[in-house]
Amino acid sequence: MIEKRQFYINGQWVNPAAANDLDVIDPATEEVCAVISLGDQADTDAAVAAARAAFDGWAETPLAERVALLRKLGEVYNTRRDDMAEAIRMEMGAPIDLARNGQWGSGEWHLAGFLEALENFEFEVEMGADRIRKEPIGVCALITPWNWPMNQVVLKAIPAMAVGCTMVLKPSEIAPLSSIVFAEIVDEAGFPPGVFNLVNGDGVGVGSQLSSHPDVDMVSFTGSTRAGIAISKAAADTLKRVSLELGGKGANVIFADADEKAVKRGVIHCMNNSGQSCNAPTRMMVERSAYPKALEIAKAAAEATQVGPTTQSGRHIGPVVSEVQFNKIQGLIETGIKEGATVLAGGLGRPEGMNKGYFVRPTVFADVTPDMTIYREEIFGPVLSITPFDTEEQAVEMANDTVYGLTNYVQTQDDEKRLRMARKVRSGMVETNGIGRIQGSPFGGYKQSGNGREGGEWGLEEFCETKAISGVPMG
Ligand SMILES: NC(=O)c1ccc[n+]([C@@H]2O[C@H](COP(=O)([O-])OP(=O)(O)OC[C@H]3O[C@@H](n4cnc5c(N)ncnc54)[C@H](O)[C@@H]3O)[C@@H](O)[C@H]2O)c1
Repeated sequence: MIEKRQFYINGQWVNPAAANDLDVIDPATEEVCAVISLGDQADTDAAVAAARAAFDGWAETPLAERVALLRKLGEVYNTRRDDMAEAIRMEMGAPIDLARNGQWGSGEWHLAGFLEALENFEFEVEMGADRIRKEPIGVCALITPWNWPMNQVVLKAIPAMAVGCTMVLKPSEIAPLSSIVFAEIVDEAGFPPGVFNLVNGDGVGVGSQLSSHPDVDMVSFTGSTRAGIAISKAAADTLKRVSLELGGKGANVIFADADEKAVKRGVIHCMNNSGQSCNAPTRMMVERSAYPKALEIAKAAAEATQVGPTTQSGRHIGPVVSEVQFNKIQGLIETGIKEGATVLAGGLGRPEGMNKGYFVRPTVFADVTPDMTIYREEIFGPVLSITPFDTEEQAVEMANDTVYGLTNYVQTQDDEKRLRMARKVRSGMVETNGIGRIQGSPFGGYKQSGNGREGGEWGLEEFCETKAISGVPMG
């Protein structure tokens, strides 16, 4: 069993101030795969103090030197692919190929996007006789979730390092192992002590200590809307910058003239990562004339979705992350049935032949109406709702009928209609016809999906303050 009780503070692996062990559970086996420590106030204070002490030096380090260290970090990241994938597989239940490709790969992809954005990022520009500067915000607390663990860490730590911030990372206590590997990578790359610090802990402990810490200038948070609200309140007394990436309940609007793969693609996308993605297209809306055919395709696609062990190679989905999530998802499936939705595929209980591990049956509900719980709540499991619509106006209204606004999806071969829809839906991202956003494109939400933008140039901006200087023109 892996024992990783230490924290990474000021360039050293150090013991926690007080013993407070937490077991990390492999969701595919329900067995303990590692033990970590939960930090306390003394650990949080030590990490924040190290980040504070390192700030001036790092902020003044020439950009070329910071970039050289980021490139080195990228090289080391590539050499640690197997360890990182194995950590992610164990801690959150991604099947090994997903862990090696999508999960590990998202880190590589975003790092490359930031390096490219840095080439054109203007830290100082002229505005008439003024000089406008982008400066690092200061000491940042990075609080991350378990579902795309390395994706989230890289989206925060890399831009923070790039612009000259120093930081304390507190990853999800459910999936801390990949962040420990990340800290080893930072260490090997040779960053100055204190630039990057890692303290493990839970939300009520290290999470809230960081959010309310007087010496933290910014909190960059990804996770649930519930925790985002708690963090905003905790940060309010010291008026920290708070950047939030929260939950979602994406609509996938499929018109009758959509390409023939649209429905199947939507089901596969929803089930990906066992449905544990904030931008999952979980509310499929289908134009009524295409509805009966869409139900047939969706049922077949869900039934074709294989569920299997995380150690096995292949494109199957793994378990959901924990017993708590498993029970929550089962409860929501039960509510869907009670509230009168039609179960097209899947349903309650584990997939046939599985009696251990938090595996959920890929489930599709048809005839879901906007008053049903499963239409409104983020389920965070492999569960799709399908609802018919009659007009474009109704589709817009239904897509926007949610507290969330992260990603919406539109499928139609009519270019004008696609753009019209994309403009009217209230979300930070709109993906159309199955085309993913490009590298460096901003990721973030409207409404209760948050207020931050991550990735590329926008992600760099998040970690900057803007300073206007008069009387010293740029020559
Ligand atoms: N918008 C995005 O970019 C994005 C990306 C991935 C996940 N998510 C969302 O994350 C959620 C799933 O992740 P989760 O279950 O790990 O979320 P969570 O909110 O329970 O936990 C996320 C992190 O916040 C910490 N935390 C919890 N309560 C806290 C508090 N009161 N103060 C400070 N920190 C606290 C946790 O320890 C963890 O590190 C889903 O809602 C999902 O939609 C959003």
